[in-house]
Amino acid sequence: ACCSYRLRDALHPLWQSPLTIPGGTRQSPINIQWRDSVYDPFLKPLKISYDPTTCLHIWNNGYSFLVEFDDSTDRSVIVGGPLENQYRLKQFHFHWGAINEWGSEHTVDSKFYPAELHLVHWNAVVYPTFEEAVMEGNGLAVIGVFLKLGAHHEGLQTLVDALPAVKHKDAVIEFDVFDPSCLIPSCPDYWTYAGSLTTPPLTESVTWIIKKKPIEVDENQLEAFRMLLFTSDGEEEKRMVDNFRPLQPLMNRTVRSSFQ
Ligand SMILES: COc1ccc2c(ccc[n+]2C(=O)c2ccc(S(N)(=O)=O)cc2)c1
Ligand SMILES: [Zn+2]
Repeated sequence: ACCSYRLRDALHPLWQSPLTIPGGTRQSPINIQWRDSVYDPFLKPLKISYDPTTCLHIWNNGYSFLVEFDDSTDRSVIVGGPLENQYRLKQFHFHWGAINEWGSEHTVDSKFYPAELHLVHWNAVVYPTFEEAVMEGNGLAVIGVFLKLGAHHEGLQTLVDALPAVKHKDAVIEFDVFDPSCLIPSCPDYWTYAGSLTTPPLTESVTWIIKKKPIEVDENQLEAFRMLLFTSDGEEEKRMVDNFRPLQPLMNRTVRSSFQ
């Protein structure tokens, strides 16, 4: 049963598209080999300022669940770190596994976490729209935060409580006040490298900022992610699990660290 499960899973419609981008030289996710990362003393601290009232809604896009924000002004932005410009928050979402042994997209010294949070920002200083920024090398900045099994996470619970309402693909509910900074560890340490989106269109437009410290969530909270469905209401149910892309080759890239 297990192998057919994995086989069926491996043929999941999402990955029938080419797993690699022809000529891709900066694909994501990657394994972060701690000892190969290079401390860069010129990296600035990342400055995060989110306005919780810019939160709009939660929706199930058939791949993950996304919390989307009003990105028509500079009310929720990040600046500093490895970034040349200020980037606007557009959405955040997660990737997770069917079991706690895997689920994150990035790994650290080949270790998977059970889940990974992505906060997606775009360079509205240089590009007029998100869609254009998605196509440019310095268009996007994604903060990655690892989730590990541990204590109950108060801030995440408000999100978890809303998940049953977006169980099916294309379901959406209003979610009008949420401050995603409660999901970001206070420890300032991060790794950064030049990469790509990890789902189609897989464009090589992302400056990745991966927080060194994970946040802790409890088993019930991870299980709540796993009760979501890839499928629409009325279709044969497929649980939304293992929505992470396989690791990609590092090729000619260096991962920098903001810490020694
Ligand atoms: C131009 O057409 C697009 C553009 C972007 C699309 C997308 C479909 C899904 C996700 N996106 C995303 O924005 C997207 C995809 C992946 C990620 S990730 N997992 O953080 O790399 C973030 C954001 C289609
Ligand atoms: Zn993602």
